[in-house]
Amino acid sequence: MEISELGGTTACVVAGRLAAADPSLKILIVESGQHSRDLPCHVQPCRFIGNLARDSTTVSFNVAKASPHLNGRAAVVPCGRSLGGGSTVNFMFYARGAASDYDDWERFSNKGWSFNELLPLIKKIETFTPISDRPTHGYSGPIQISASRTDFGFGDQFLDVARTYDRARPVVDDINDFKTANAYSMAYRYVDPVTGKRCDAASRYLYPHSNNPNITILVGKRVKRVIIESGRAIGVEYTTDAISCPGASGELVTVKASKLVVVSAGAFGSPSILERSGIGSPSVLEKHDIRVLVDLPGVGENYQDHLGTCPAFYASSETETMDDVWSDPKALAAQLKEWEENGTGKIAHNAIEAAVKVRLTGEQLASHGPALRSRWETFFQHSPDKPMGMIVPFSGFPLDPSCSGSLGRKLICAIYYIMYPESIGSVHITSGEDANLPVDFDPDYCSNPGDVALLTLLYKMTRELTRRMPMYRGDVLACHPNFSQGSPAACTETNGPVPMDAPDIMYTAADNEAIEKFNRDKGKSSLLDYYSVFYL
Ligand SMILES: Cc1cc2nc3c(=O)[nH]c(=O)nc-3n(C[C@H](O)[C@H](O)[C@H](O)COP(=O)(O)OP(=O)(O)OC[C@H]3O[C@@H](n4cnc5c(N)ncnc54)[C@H](O)[C@@H]3O)c2cc1C
Repeated sequence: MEISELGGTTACVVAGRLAAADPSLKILIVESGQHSRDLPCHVQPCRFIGNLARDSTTVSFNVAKASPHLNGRAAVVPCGRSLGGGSTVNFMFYARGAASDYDDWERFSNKGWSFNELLPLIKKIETFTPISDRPTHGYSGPIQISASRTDFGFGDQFLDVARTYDRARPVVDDINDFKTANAYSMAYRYVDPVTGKRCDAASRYLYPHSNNPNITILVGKRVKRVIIESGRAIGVEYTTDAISCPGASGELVTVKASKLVVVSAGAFGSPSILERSGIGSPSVLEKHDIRVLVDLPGVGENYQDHLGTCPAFYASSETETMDDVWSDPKALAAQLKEWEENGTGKIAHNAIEAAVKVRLTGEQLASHGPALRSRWETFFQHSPDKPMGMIVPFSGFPLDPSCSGSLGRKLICAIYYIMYPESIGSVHITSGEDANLPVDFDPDYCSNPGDVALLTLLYKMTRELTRRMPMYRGDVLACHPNFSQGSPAACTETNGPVPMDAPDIMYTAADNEAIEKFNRDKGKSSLLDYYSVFYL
């Protein structure tokens, strides 16, 4: 082989582009999951949630250390495990970074990684169909970005509330132009507008080259380490993946690469492979009897994630939601013909129709404590393109579809999350030999008071927005903080929304504590905590 790589989102882009540039290059892809091509669980957008079911083998569930900051709970963080990685299982919500994120990379010694230098490459990835002629979007790339074609009126209701209720933030047509950080918009997604299929990196970059005899794809194989000789990566050692190939022999195989080894195994895989290869902090490597080839203490450090939570709400009985296709195989089957023939219907939908990027107002900052203000002053104030949080409403309650059935009610929900957490964790190996062992993972979620205060504020904002939507019929008690009965914040069921000009809920100190507890108890529950029954 000339080039050997792993098979996630980024790796498929790199491999596909290399193969297109020079079809004579011999490229080997080594992926721990299985093929994703044409499988309903990957190509049918509505099934994104099924990949997170308890017995799923298309994701890896990374279980963290139990943490006092999460009231003794161990967070579980999924990541993709199939050819195409996260792009084959994610929620397909089109979300781009801020221009200053890339400039930050360059500031930290990564020459050539500034926003202006990367923009042409970012544009090259996409065909952005919702709006034409925008300077920061691409219009001829392999990944199709589309607006929702199955309009439940859900996004419109959310945006109507925003226009009337939230005077601090405008409704715009695009919050993904790299500079808008405090505005509402319709949501766009990684779904082909014609076929209604997920646009993932494997189907758009790699599978089109699958008749190229120079590309070899190994699935169900887990890379143990990169082989380094005289300071040069010359190949990899791999074994079988214990989850996607249960019972396989597990023998170790070596493959050599004459030109290049690309390690692109995601937030959990890449640091683990580097450490097993002798690249990392001596204190970690020595613990596992690995000879230090490169002393690089940052490997596996600085783990950051969008910590968030998802309260649920009752919706009026006539509301169209995704819960039926998520929980009832007959409802799903009834939608199949429309999706196959027209690429439309609930199967083509990811339940997300609108979103808001949030930077706090002066009043919000003042009312939520010094830790949040200090984070603002040191991090956000001078980067106006960085949102502090995001609220993404879902037409349905994906975390527990069985819940809607058992309650006999229509549900909606909204995920709110922190965009740049100050709580920063780590991922390290637990063995130098066994590549299938779980990682030593501490996300450090909620260790920082500023993050906790921001989550509290996002909860309140989410609730104010949702309870003004015409379809709102109350709060699902089990999926909200446990406010005391007499509190004005107590969760209720209602016959309709509150008036648009209703005063905001006043939260007492005890209510704020309940919200904090809710976020620590439920934050990044990684859905596993919720699952009971699941069909998809
Ligand atoms: C459930 C979920 C929902 C998400 N929703 C969204 C969303 O709506 N919008 C959005 O923009 N982003 C979303 N994301 C995030 C996004 O999908 C990821 O950031 C992105 O896919 C990461 O790409 P990557 O190339 O870094 O890694 P990955 O795509 O994770 O690729 C890593 C690959 O390496 C493989 N691998 C790891 N270790 C080894 C090993 N030792 N040997 C062989 N193979 C190995 C894995 O199996 C995987 O296929 C979501 C992610 C998840 C998990």
